[in-house]
Amino acid sequence: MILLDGKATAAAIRSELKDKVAAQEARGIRTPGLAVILVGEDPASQVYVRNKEKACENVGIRSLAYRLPADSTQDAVEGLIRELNARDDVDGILLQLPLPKGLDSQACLDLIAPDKDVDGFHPVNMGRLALGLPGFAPCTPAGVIELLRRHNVTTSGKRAVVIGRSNIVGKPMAMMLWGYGDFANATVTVCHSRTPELAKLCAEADILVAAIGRPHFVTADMVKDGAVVVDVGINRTDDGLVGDCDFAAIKDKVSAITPVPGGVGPMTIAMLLVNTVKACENHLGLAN
Ligand SMILES: Nc1nc2c(c(=O)[nH]1)N[C@@H](CN(C=O)c1ccc(C(=O)N[C@@H](CCC(=O)O)C(=O)O)cc1)CN2
Repeated sequence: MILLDGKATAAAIRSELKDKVAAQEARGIRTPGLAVILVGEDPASQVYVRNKEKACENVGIRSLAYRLPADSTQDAVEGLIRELNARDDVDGILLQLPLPKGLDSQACLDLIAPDKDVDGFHPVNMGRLALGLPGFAPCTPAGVIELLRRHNVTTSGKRAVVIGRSNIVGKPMAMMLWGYGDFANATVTVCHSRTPELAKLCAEADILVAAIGRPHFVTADMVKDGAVVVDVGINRTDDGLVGDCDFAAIKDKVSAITPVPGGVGPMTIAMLLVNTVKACENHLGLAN
């Protein structure tokens, strides 16, 4: 069984980006800038934003954090996004989700300039992904693809099942498994809460991606022998942080599996850095 180690893979990606940013800086090229907006005090979001700031610092990306109070108005958040859209030193803008109740996330995301949308959540980037055009892909599914690619897991001709149809993970994940650059070409089924015979469908998957947000939802009987299992879930339980898959019960029957923690989570942040460096290259006309 191969452990798809997201922590180590993300560290390798950060190291590559650090060298790239340093080489560009040595040539007098300005460093990439990422603006991170956090509204409110959600404890998990605070951790993720801190980790994003640390990761930026590690690779030489300038991070500008904007921490707004939970009672911020829609106008205040939208005003900040407009301001950041107009700044030449800001290559990427990230709005940490979820927003506090009462704020319209989609309206805010729709305002982020698509060329600065390093989270890949803007409808233009989602549309580009669907059409196979260049753009920014959402970081979590892009991280899954990169993790598979770097562990030589092939998807072409394979049967893939994605559990979950969220805009940030399930939907883009399915699109990327269908076709993403020179990768993918899987035959994809997307399952959700109203899918009949979900367990049976999962048990037919060569590649199973769980992004449903329910602790240990995927049990051993739902996994085919030799399957590749990717666990996107991050669930805080009394037993600590657990994924959507029952790792202990599954690990001996799979060919590869991601752990939680240390699997897809770190890859999400690594791909955010990749997208930010790419946004900067696009803005400076350096893209190849
Ligand atoms: N604007 C965004 N908001 C959210 C995103 C996103 O991609 N963009 N995704 C999630 C949260 N998220 C990043 O923001 C994220 C979640 C988890 C991890 C991670 O590294 N997890 C660790 C465990 C860390 C812990 O103790 O919680 C792991 O899995 O090893 C990184 C990023 C929702 N919001």
